[in-house]
Amino acid sequence: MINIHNVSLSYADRTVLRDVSLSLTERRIAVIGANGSGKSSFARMLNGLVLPTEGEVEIDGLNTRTHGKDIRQKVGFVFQNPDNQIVFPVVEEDLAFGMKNLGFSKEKIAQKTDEILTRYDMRDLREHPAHLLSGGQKQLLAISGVLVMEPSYIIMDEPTTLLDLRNKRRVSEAIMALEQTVILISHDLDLLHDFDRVIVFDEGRVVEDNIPSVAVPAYVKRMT
Ligand SMILES: Nc1ncnc2c1ncn2[C@@H]1O[C@H](COP(=O)(O)OP(=O)(O)OP(=O)(O)O)[C@@H](O)[C@H]1O
Repeated sequence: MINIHNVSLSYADRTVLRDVSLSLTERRIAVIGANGSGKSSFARMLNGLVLPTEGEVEIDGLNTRTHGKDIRQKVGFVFQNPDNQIVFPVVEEDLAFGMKNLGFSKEKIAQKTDEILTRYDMRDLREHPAHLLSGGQKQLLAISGVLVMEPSYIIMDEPTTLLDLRNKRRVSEAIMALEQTVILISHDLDLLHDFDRVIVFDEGRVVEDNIPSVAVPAYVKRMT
């Protein structure tokens, strides 16, 4: 479970999150809000990339201030632009990197690589140069690189923004099929129909927190 207790976040003189308290227990949670409302900062706090100025964030009882390393293994992060996440030139090398860091055996790395590439229909691309993949394939590789590390939670910060309709659908299906808890930051309201919970941020505060059929129309009304 992710627990956020009275969290505020400021960068220099700018306050970005204001007294946010949430308990995140659902499997599919979306975070939406206007540009600059604090969504990405919130997402980065959930795996300890950013520490709150005030308050505490706990993942399964571990505080992000004191257990950053454990938490980054528990909480995977998928960025908007997969080019920022794919670091090795060849698909299988990129997948192996994180697993090697975690000390997985050669056999386990080979097995997990095979499994994940099969899942996303990319087995033929195992030895393919990563930079030559399509945008959709790159995003699936970035998601794969996170999944092979066996996280319990996956945070995704606008993972479909750069994708065409077909790849958006592919990534959306991939998200819905994940067994892990997913926290998705998105401007793409079409992705959220089957989510369990939608949290709306406005100027660093939670202003709606409900099922999609209630929270999304309330957000649209706010924005128009
Ligand atoms: N590292 C930083 N240093 C200073 N200010 C920052 C930093 N990161 C974000 N901000 C500021 O914090 C505010 C919230 O940004 P954030 O990226 O969290 O919002 P967002 O809701 O994700 O926006 P968007 O929808 O545009 O991605 C913005 O005003 C931004 O300029």
